Amino acid sequence: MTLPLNHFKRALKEGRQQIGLWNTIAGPVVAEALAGTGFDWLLIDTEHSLTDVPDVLGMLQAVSAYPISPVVRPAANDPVLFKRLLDFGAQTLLVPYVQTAKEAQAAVAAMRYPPRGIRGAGGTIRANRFGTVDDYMNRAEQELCLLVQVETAATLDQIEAIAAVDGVDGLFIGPNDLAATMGYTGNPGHPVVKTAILDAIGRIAATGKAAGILTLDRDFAQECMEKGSTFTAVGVDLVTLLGGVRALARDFGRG
Ligand SMILES: O=C(O)C(=O)C[C@H](O)[C@@H](O)CO
Repeated sequence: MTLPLNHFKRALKEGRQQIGLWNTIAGPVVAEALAGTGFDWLLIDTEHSLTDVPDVLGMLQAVSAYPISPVVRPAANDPVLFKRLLDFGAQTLLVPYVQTAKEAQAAVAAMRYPPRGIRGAGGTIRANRFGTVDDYMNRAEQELCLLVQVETAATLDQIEAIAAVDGVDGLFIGPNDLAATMGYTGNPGHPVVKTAILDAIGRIAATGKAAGILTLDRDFAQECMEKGSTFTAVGVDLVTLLGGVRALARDFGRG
């Protein structure tokens, strides 16, 4: 079999806007249902959700028939988590809380097999279609994409250093954690935080690496895209679900 292409990675390299959705509801049913909604990418979140590593395999399989790019977020910058998710066939990882170039280099190493990295070598894995992708270990890296999260006030000073790390494909601004570490806990929409986010996106874009954000504010999403965000998440499944259900309850005098 041929090595599966990472269309998301190619889109970022070509500067083609990718509109995404956060998937926090575990399991293949919701993942597949969301995969058919027209978004470019789907963030399978194992950090802030009930989705755990074993769930991800079935979710990747469920979305594989749809024209959507799965992006998987491990709970930490942990090579053991990377190893399992990459073996499941994840080709793009969004890694939380990367604060320095050194931590970014560690994430890159975890994405790569020796001698360029430390990724553990499994033979019969979904990533190599159970041993049918020719020379997978020497070719895998070309179709893997590493996105790291800039999400503390201190990390804002490290953007250029992190972006300069070979193997980092994009930097994502985590608005809630950034707001909290800036002293605006629970208020990512504060003008001071928004200004910092827009400045960070512009700086990331200026490095040539891809810039990304998650915001439920449609006007701010537009501002972020105009500033240079090219992987722009605009919704969270559970937020949208509960918003619609609560509105329905109110329509019938409930809730
Ligand atoms: O800091 C953030 O905000 C993010 O990284 C995104 C959140 O973790 C996500 O769960 C949406 O709230």
